[in-house]
Amino acid sequence: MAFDLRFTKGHGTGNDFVLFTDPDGRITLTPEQIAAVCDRRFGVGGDGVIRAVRSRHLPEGATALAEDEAAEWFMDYWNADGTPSEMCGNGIRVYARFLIDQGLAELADGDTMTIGTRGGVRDLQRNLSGFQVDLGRWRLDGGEPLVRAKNLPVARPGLGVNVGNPHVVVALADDNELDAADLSFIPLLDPVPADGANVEFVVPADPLTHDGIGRIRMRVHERGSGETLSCGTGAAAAALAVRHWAGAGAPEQWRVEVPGGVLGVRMFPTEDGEHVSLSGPAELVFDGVLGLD
Ligand SMILES: N[C@@H](CCC[C@H](N)C(=O)O)C(=O)O
Repeated sequence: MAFDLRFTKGHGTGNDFVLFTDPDGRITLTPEQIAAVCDRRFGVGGDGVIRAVRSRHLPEGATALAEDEAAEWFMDYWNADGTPSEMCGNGIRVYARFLIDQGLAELADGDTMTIGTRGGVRDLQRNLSGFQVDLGRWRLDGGEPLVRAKNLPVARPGLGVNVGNPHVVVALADDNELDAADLSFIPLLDPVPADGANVEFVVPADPLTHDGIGRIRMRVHERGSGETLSCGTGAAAAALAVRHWAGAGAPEQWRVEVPGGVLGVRMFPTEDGEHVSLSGPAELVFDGVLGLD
């Protein structure tokens, strides 16, 4: 049945999303409809779609995803090809801004907003760059797949890092190599991780730190969306991987430069293990209505 979708277009460091509200959980977009919405020529265009649904209106069995009663809202995130993802670090900041803009949530300075995601419940605060989100506990995936990308002369070892969703981080020799990589093709991973992966290509700065803050340049090929201008969870995975490679004495705070801007990453101890947080801007660009079949 054809219907009109009222949406808002937003982005975080150029990673762009089509957001819409569905408070009572009445709208189910098919993967084909999501791909049509994200099409940059025939649709609105975006790296993903975010549906704002109240956690209590998730289908039965999915409520565990928002088990914390404070998570009134759930971020239902879909990649541009219509596949779901557990988490989106840029998307969740834009989502918080969208909820506030729609009058569906409030967030005063110093307060915390809790949001449900497929990767678990996440806390956000406002900060100077926009919003900061605690991505929770991270882990090395144990995999070190070889990574090949077009225009990179040899295969490189990657490091599997999970920050709610799966990533493989690859270090390149210098900025020239980073600029030359053709990420319009899907990087080849050997072995292929069971759930696929977002692949981050990084060049740590030399010297690595400035004023105690680690610095990295990064480009990314996202699972389900292709090359994007930024990936928030990818920036966190990149900082965790570079810290891992750098060894003892490496910083806990990082500045990650992506084609769409700059993101901040910080690692910090908590009672349930080390967490990683992500900071960056969240922008809403325009509203519209799209007819969908
Ligand atoms: N761009 C996002 C990540 C979006 C999901 C990703 N493509 C996946 O499939 O895991 C971010 O900012 O983290």
